[in-house]
Amino acid sequence: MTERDRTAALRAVGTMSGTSLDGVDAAEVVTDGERIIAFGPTAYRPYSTGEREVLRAALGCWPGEPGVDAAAAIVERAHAELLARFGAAELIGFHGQTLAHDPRGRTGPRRTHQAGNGAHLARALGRPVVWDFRSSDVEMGGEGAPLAPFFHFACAKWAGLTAPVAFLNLGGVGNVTWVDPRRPGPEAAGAVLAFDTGPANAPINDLMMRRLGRERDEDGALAASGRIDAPVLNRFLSNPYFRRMPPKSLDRNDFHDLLRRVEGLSDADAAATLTACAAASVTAGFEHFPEPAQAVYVTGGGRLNATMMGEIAQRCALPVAPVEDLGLDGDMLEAQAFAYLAVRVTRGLPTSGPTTTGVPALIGGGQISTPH
Ligand SMILES: Nc1ncnc2c1ncn2[C@@H]1O[C@H](COP(=O)(O)OP(=O)(O)OP(=O)(O)O)[C@@H](O)[C@H]1O
Ligand SMILES: CC(=O)N[C@H]1[C@@H]2OC[C@@H](O2)[C@@H](O)[C@@H]1O[C@H](C)C(=O)O
Repeated sequence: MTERDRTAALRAVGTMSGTSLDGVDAAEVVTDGERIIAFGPTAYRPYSTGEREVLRAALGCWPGEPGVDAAAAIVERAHAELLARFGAAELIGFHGQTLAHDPRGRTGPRRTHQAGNGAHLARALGRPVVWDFRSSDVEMGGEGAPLAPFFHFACAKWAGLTAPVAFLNLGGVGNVTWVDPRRPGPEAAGAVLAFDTGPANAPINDLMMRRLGRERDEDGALAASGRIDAPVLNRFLSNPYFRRMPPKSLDRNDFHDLLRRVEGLSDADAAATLTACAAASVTAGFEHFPEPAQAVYVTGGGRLNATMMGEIAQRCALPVAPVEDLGLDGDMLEAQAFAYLAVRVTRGLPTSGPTTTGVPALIGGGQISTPH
């Protein structure tokens, strides 16, 4: 670390409680809000079965609705326990748990809802907390998601890349960032283009739970043993979402009718078909890239699903590899993103813009809560 790095840098810990509802990730990043200077320790705190049930029951709910306070209390408790292990971090970037997301106002006002109050955490942990990262973007007319893209740009620089690549996150929902690391910064014209690709693991997990009482299709083994139902896949791909120009974002349950469409199929064929839907929606998204990516680096749990990874590679004819190939941590990239974004917020730097969330101008989201 140079002297300049030492004075400009902050040690921040970021957290992510993702749409899969499996638990909370936390990861430290040392950064000045522009460059990644170092990655620090990481930790994970799973939700118990009982906690997960409370969170699941609150999915789709807005503040003030039944079940939301109980969900928020669980989110805050889990984060407080986990973050207590990060005594060296000077700043916390707290994403919270998305319960509902409707940036286009299809069900009422345009809004997004991440459970958990950062002011409570700041008091509990005695450190400043940046939180509520998405609301101001939505208020300004943006999608409020995805927010990791500016961090993906910093990752490409950190890895020394010199040509456009894609970072693909395969969580409950999929999202992709096309990055041109030849640009000076993430906010520069032509540096990033990002959007949600479609449902990724969420429908597969729901199928596994409903039919077999299992959390997921381990390594994509069940899907590998089944046959893809072409009519279901083609009908899914005819959804106008895939042709819509980015930016665009999704709620976890936006494609909930997909599960109904595979009802008549065997377990293996249903898993194969849902996996193909996830892969095909990803590669349909690549059509929107401003110029071809040289490679696709995959983060999130879906990178461990060999069937999904194989189908994406087959459909796009690009090298598709886990982000570990760049020296990054695919389990923690989103948590690291919120550490990085928290520092950007404290430095007054933008966290989203027209090519990431579609917000009309670059904006810095997030509230800062101090302990006192
Ligand atoms: N070994 C594996 N085989 C198959 N699928 C896996 C494996 N490990 C994880 N997954 C899938 O990845 C999911 C978790 O991914 P991840 O933690 O990236 O999601 P998330 O952060 O909750 O979601 P999002 O990014 O949408 O908020 C699991 O629910 C499961 O579906
Ligand atoms: C509203 C919301 O929480 N969206 C999540 C979700 O999970 C994946 C995808 O949908 C992405 O849009 C986003 O998370 C990542 C971290 C993001 O904002 O970049």
